[in-house]
This record gives sequence, structure tokens and C-alpha cells, in this order.
Amino acid sequence: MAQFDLSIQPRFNETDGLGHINNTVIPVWFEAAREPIFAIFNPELDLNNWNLIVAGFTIAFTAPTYYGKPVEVVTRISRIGNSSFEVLQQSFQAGKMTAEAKTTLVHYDYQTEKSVAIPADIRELLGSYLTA
Ligand SMILES: CC(C)(COP(=O)(O)OP(=O)(O)OC[C@H]1O[C@@H](n2cnc3c(N)ncnc32)[C@H](O)[C@@H]1OP(=O)(O)O)[C@@H](O)C(=O)NCCC(=O)NCCSC(=O)c1cc(O)c2ccccc2c1O
Repeated sequence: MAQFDLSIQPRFNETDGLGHINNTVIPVWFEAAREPIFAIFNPELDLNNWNLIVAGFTIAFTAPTYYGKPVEVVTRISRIGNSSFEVLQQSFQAGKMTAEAKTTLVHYDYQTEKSVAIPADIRELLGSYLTA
């Protein structure tokens, strides 16, 4: 099963007064880890031809993430619909899962402001990252 991997070194300024990486930070890491997926839809990452929009996301923080140890973010596809698909992401620190998020992205035409069916070639590529 193929996946995208991103290693993050938590920064001091991402740590809150309780010593945790703040809850607002991890969705930002997850967004960075989705970049290879944006590139499937838009290989040049050309903002003038952007064709994805975030419809929503859920996140569960399953253990605290701390400063000082690297975090591995794993990204896979958990569902492919007509114009939408869901991205499943998990963060791990010292082998322990600390967060899991599901983000729905919609293939979208920013000029007409309408969703667009995912083309067959992109669907096939996304399918290779689909969770079992
Ligand atoms: C998201 C919308 C475009 C959906 O519009 P609408 O409901 O009219 O469209 P459809 O009926 O055609 O549905 C299309 C498709 O989407 C599924 N869906 C719709 N709403 C949701 C939802 N809330 N959650 C999950 N899934 C949803 C629906 O079931 C259909 O699935 P099919 O597979 O069957 O086709 C519209 O609601 C809209 O425009 N919403 C506002 C979006 C928005 O403002 N998002 C936040 C700002 S954008 C953003 O922050 C952002 C940041 C980034 O860094 C990005 C990076 C890379 C890509 C995108 C980024 C980005 O968007």
C-alpha cells in the first residue's frame, strides 16, 4: 500500500504553555503533508490553475505531541468519490500515533465555482494510495 511520508521537526514556537505541540499546529503539518496530492492534480502547483478545494476535515488527538523529537506524518487516500476524495493522515512520535485526521477535498473549477468529476487518469493515480 503506497503512502506519502513527511518528517517534521517540531519547532519551539509551536509548543504551548503546557509543553504540548498546540492543537492548531498539527492541521498545518497535515496540510504540508498533502502537497504531493495537490501535485497529482496540478503538477506545477500553479495557483492560477488551482483545482482543489477543502470541503472539511475532522481530527482526533490521540496522544500529546512534544517538542524535541521528530514527528512522522503518513498520508493515504481513504475514499474516492465522483468529484471528492478523502485523505487519511496520521502523525507518529517515537512510534506512537498522536493524531489522525480525515480531510475531504473536492476537484473544483474556481471560475464556475462548481465541483468537477475527477478524471480517470487522476483517479487511477489516487487509487494507488488507497487504504485497504
Ligand atoms: C466544497 C464545496 C465546493 C461543495 O459544493 P457543493 O456541495 O455545491 O458541491 P457538490 O454538491 O457538487 O458536491 C461536490 C462533492 O463534495 C462533497 N461534499 C460537499 N460538501 C461536503 C462537505 N462539507 N464535507 C464533505 N464532502 C462534501 C459532495 O458529497 C460531493 O462529493 P462527490 O464525490 O459525490 O462528487 C462548497 O461547499 C464550497 O465551496 N465550500 C467552501 C469551501 C471552503 O471555503 N473551504 C475552506 C477554504 S479553502 C482552503 O482553506 C484551502 C486551503 C488550502 O491550503 C488548500 C490547499 C490545496 C487545495 C485546496 C486548499 C484549500 O481549499
